[in-house]
Amino acid sequence: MRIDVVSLFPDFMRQCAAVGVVGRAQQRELLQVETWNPRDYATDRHRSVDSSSYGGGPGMVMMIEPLRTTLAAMRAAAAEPVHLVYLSPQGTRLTQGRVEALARLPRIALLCGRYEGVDERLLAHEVDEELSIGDYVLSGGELAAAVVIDAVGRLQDGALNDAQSAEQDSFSDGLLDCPHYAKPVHDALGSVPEVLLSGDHAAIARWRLKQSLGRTWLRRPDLLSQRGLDAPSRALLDEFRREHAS
Ligand SMILES: COc1ccccc1CNc1ccc(C(N)=O)cn1
Repeated sequence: MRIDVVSLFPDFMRQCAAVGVVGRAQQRELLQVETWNPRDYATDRHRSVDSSSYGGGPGMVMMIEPLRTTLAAMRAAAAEPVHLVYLSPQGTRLTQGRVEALARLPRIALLCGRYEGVDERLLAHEVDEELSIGDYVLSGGELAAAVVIDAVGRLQDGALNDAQSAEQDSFSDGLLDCPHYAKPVHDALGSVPEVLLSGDHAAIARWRLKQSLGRTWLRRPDLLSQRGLDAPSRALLDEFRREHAS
C-alpha cells in the first residue's frame, strides 16, 4: 500500500512512519509513505501557502493554488488512483472499521491542514473523505495523519508477526481487549489469574472473552449495543455481571 502525505512538516511525518511496526512495514516494502510539501510548490517570492480569511476573523487559511499544484504532482507520481483524505475536526469520526476499509485500498493520500484549515473550494474539488480522530482541535492535521498511518500500516499483511496479531486487538471484534499479564506470576501488586497458568486453552479463551465482554459492558456500553451479542456471549456476560455485583 502507498500512502502520500501532504504536509508543511514532511520531516515530522517521515519520522512518525519510520519507527516500530510501520517503519518495519516500509522496510519490508509492505507500505510506502511519501511526503509532499506545499511550500515547495508555492510560486510567489515569499513561498506563501496561507492567506488571511475572507470575511475577517483571526487566523489564516491555506490557499488553493499551492495545494492544487502539490496534489497534481502527488497524483501523477504513481499510476493508482488516489483516495484523498482530509484530517479535520469537521470530519467523520475514525473507527477501526473505517481503518480496516482504508487498509485494503492500494493507495490513499492524507491532506494535513494547518492554521484555520484549507480553502473550502479546494476541499470541495479535491477531497474524497474528511476524517476526524476525535472531538478535539490540534494545531495541525499531522498528528491525526500519523494516527491513520499507524492504524492502517499495522494492518498490512505481514506487518505484524503472530505474537502481535491484530485479531485480538481491542475493537477488532467490536469489544475492548481483555487484561494481559507478563512474568512474574506473583508480585507485590498481585498474582496472575490461575486460569492463564492452566494450559487449558479452551478455558483461557473463555476467560478472555468473558473479560472482554465485561470490560466493554463496564467501560463502553455504547460499543455493546452497537455490536449485539449472541446467546453464548450474553450468558458469559451475565456470569461476569453476577460475579461483578457480588
Ligand atoms: C485548527 O486546525 C484545523 C482546522 C481545520 C482543519 C484542520 C485543522 C488541523 N487540526 C486538526 C486536524 C484534525 C483534527 C482531528 N480531530 O482529527 C484536529 N485538529
